[in-house]
Amino acid sequence: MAKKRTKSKPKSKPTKKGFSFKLSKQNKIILGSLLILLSIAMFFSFVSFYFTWQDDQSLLSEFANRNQEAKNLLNKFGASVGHFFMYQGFGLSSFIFPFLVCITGLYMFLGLDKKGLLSKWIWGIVFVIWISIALGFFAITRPLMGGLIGYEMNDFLQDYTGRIGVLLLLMFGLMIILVRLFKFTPDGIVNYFKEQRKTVVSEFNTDEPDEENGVVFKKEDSTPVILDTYTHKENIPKLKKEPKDDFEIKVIEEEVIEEEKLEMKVEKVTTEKEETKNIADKLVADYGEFDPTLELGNYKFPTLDLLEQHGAGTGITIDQDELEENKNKIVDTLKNYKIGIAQIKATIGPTVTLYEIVPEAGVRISKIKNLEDDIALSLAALGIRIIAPIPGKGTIGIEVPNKKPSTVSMRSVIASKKFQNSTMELPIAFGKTISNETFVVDLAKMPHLLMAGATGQGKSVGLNAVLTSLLYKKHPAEVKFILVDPKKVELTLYNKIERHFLAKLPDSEEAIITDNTKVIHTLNSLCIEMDNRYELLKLAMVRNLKEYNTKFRARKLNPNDGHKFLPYIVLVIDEFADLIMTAGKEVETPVARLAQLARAIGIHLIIATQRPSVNVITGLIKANFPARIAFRVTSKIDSRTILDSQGADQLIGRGDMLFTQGNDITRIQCAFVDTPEVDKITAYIGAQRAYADAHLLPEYVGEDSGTSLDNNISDRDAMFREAAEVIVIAQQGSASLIQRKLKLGYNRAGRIIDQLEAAGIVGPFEGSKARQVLVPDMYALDQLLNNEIN
Ligand SMILES: Nc1ncnc2c1ncn2[C@@H]1O[C@H](COP(=O)(O)OP(=O)(O)OP(=O)(O)O)[C@@H](O)[C@H]1O
Repeated sequence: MAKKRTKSKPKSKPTKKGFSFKLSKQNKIILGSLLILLSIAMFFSFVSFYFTWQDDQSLLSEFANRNQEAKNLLNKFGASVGHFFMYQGFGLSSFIFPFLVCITGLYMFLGLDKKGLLSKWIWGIVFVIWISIALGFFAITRPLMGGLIGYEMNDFLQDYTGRIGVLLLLMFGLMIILVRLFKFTPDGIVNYFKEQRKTVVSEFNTDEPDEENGVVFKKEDSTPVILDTYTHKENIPKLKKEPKDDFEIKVIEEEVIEEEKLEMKVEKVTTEKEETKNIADKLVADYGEFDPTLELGNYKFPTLDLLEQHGAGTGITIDQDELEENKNKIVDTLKNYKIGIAQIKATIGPTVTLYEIVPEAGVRISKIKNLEDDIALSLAALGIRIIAPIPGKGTIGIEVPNKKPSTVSMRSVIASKKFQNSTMELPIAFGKTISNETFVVDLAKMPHLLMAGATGQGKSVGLNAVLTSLLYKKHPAEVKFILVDPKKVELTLYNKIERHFLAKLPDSEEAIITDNTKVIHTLNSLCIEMDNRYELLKLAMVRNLKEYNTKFRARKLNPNDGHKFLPYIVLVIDEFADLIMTAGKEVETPVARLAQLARAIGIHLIIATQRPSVNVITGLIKANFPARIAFRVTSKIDSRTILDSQGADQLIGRGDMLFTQGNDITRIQCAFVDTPEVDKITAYIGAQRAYADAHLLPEYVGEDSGTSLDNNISDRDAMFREAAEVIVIAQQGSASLIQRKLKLGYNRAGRIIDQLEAAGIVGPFEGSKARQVLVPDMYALDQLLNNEIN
């Protein structure tokens, strides 16, 4: 079952898709030890290079020659590394590199927090450069000290600043290092010396402490200081009354002053490391993020060459004369009605050309809009649409169909950068807009889509474009389709990808639904799935499917608590009108419920209909389908029913469509994907390794099926006999036994138990106890069932 599939395999490899910078613990140990050993190799190479470089220099060009042997301890590797770092690089200061590599290795090996590592590298490289320049400066005669870089940098700097300048620059560099790295300040130095002096003084004075008072006296010329901090006379220490000659009590005061100035060393606060990390983090560290695509890890997305060019590879071609002619006709027609044009501009689309006009000042827009039919007449063309004004542009648009429309191939929109680079959850490339831009929208954001159009205007092609877009962008683990096709011929091609991309009811043979009662069951089952998903989201404390799946990927949700990766479910219903006619409310209610609630849990509906009349697209459904597509319809009323505005009646057909997702209406030429192409794509996917079964939806038992004590043999479940045998063999009348043994859903097992009761095989319901089995053995069962038939 699907549940099992998504639950299992935590032990499999870390994520495969994309490169993750998070190394597992084992890999860190391996990489860490490699770096430590590399640092040792570098160290010995460098030491050895210092003594052998002259001998080995001639060998460097003979690295590949196996007969040549270098004197370096690490042979030619050591000679090359040494030459690279010490001779051509930074000279003696290169020794810092093995040190840095070693530290990095240790960090990895011990799994330490990498926070401080970057600053160690930065300071290490600063030191390397500084030392290399300094050695280059002082040891001019020994080039190996500062390396080529030290030498060249010196040379370069001296050309501009002279030797003294370089010396000053070096001192400045040193200063930076002292101040930034060692926190050197003048105060710090003064305090340091004071501290030194204090320790020396106290060491010196400890020889003669005053036994009685514990203070040290010091001979000095200055006036004595009397410290009186005592209020009661009897408490006044003797010391004060009998000062010893001209000794003064100095030390106390001095100590007070010193205490004021004493610098306090603040111990670095070390935050205790958490012993056990969050379990989720640990799981992610060990196994990587959960990858839902792993089960079909080798799945290959369909390739572009499965799609045809449809002669559209050449791009749009339009006759310059046609453009000029149309322009003149528009200008003339408007002139006839005394409308002057200030400016006119043409944008050539695949099927229509948009003429944007800026009327002269003082012309009323409604006047132009009313001339729609007149302009159409003068241009002698169908499908003229006037957009007055074009939203956000301040111009008036007149769309005129091209004499030779060019087909927008699905291939061209799938191959477009916009689609390929899209990061949308469910990207759909519908086609091209009037300005020839690929039009890509996110179905997850729509969140449901209503499609209408008269017969033969491109609805089925539009549905195929939607499905193809998703097949080109999504892995089978990420999205599942439920296809309802009352015409029985439009979507059958998708049968081939049943075990990859389709979802179905547990007891149904065919994944593509052509039968109306099954549609009702499926819709209700989807409602159960929706409720289940909401329950899971509630448990996971997230608001939508995306957050839920992100949390699941990060292994923060335990599969043992029923959590699983939830794929998007796209329900496609072709010929919705037909369904509503035959099933009415039974279909409308679950569809409306899904449309209202399913957006957050990743169930999206695409409904297509020929007849967009109000009894098919009821107010309840319409209100929940903000995204709508209208292909050419036959009347203005139909256009208003779909789009809430006219325009769809003026389209030219063959995939010419209007799309709205709220207020703006965009004219698009739908991408064309032919049946053989869909056939090729589904065959390509279908030939690959698949899941064991289609994605199973929750079981739904219709109210009409299985009355509780119905002993009608013909109405019995197909698994009735198997279930009876299981019960008789086990002599235990429980629904859960049937469920387990026959792998049925709870509802179906319950129904079978009721039928077994009606047939007299099990006793009545006895609360928490299992039902009594009334048939003692298989022989008796056979007899009972045979008698029934006879
Ligand atoms: N985007 C398109 N580009 C070019 N031609 C198209 C396009 N869409 C449809 N056509 C043409 O229109 C014909 C009918 O299209 P389609 O089968 O999609 O219509 P339909 O609306 O589904 O009709 P019905 O409702 O009867 O099934 C296609 O065979 C094709 O020749």
